[in-house]
Amino acid sequence: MRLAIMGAAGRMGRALIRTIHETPNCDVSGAVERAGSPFIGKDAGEVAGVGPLGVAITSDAISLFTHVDGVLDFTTPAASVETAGLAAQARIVHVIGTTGFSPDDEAKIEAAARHATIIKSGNMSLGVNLLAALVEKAAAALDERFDIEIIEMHHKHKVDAPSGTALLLGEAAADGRHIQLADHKITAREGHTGERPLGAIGFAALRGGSVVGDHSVIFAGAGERIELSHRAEDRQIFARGAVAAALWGQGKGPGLFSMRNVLGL
Ligand SMILES: NC(=O)C1=CN([C@@H]2O[C@H](COP(=O)(O)OP(=O)(O)OC[C@H]3O[C@@H](n4cnc5c(N)ncnc54)[C@H](OP(=O)(O)O)[C@@H]3O)[C@@H](O)[C@H]2O)C=CC1
Ligand SMILES: O=C(O)C1=N[C@H](C(=O)O)C[C@H](O)C1
Repeated sequence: MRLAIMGAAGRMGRALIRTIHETPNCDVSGAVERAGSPFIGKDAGEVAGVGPLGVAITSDAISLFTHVDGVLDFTTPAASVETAGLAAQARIVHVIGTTGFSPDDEAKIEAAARHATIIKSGNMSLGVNLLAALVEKAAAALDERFDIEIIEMHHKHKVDAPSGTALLLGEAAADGRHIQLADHKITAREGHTGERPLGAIGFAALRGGSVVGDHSVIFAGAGERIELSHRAEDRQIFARGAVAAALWGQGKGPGLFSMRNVLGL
């Protein structure tokens, strides 16, 4: 499968190039950075530390998409929304790992998925998607006397909060309880907050150092507490999931899919 990488010089872009380089039947066939980036013209393999691949980083995604089968995209919400439109025109698989979308962005991606195969997830790892399935089960088994709180910690460069993973886990908990996350989520507490509302799903975000991604979902009842956690130690877990998603999406036809679809969870 011929794959292009958006944001090729970013933390995830470099991890993706390394993973594709090691994956049979997959090629790094294009690499994109924004216009004006100091990485334009540099060899994508050299930037990722795997040696020269003969693929120069470009800002011309439109021309590139006529020559690839799929694009892996871990960039910014604005870049991913634009890429979804271009991937839909080119009828290629679009794997979106970017987080921090607004409801308006989400609507644009859903519109693009009428023409493109889009696989989108706030977390591409097997472990987190299994955790989401477990959280859904736990939330279904424990009634709202068990307060749900989601804690995440990431490296100091992360720009969005709560993390896409925390929101994904919140959605899983809400699904388990047959409620809408938007009606029950609390993302900030300060000052005289009053008592915790029954049935709320709370979020807390920590930022610091080089943490790849830690998530815990706490079910706090009277006299007992259940905690389900995942610790990411290496970005390659996300990259491996993204490549598996692209391969799964080949020949699927248009639609918006998640990693739980890919993994059958
Ligand atoms: N779903 C998952 O499993 C995971 C999701 N993520 C998410 O992926 C995203 C990226 O994370 P990370 O790699 O750490 O971030 P980085 O900032 O390291 O990388 C993003 C890259 O995208 C580039 N970029 C920005 N705009 C464009 C554009 N218009 N066209 C092409 N490239 C562009 C940036 O360039 P420049 O710096 O010049 O702006 C940068 O090189 C985040 O939203 C993060 O939350 C991260 C890990 C796992
Ligand atoms: O920005 C990151 O680094 C990560 N982002 C994703 C998120 O927002 O959950 C996934 C992972 O936790 C790393």
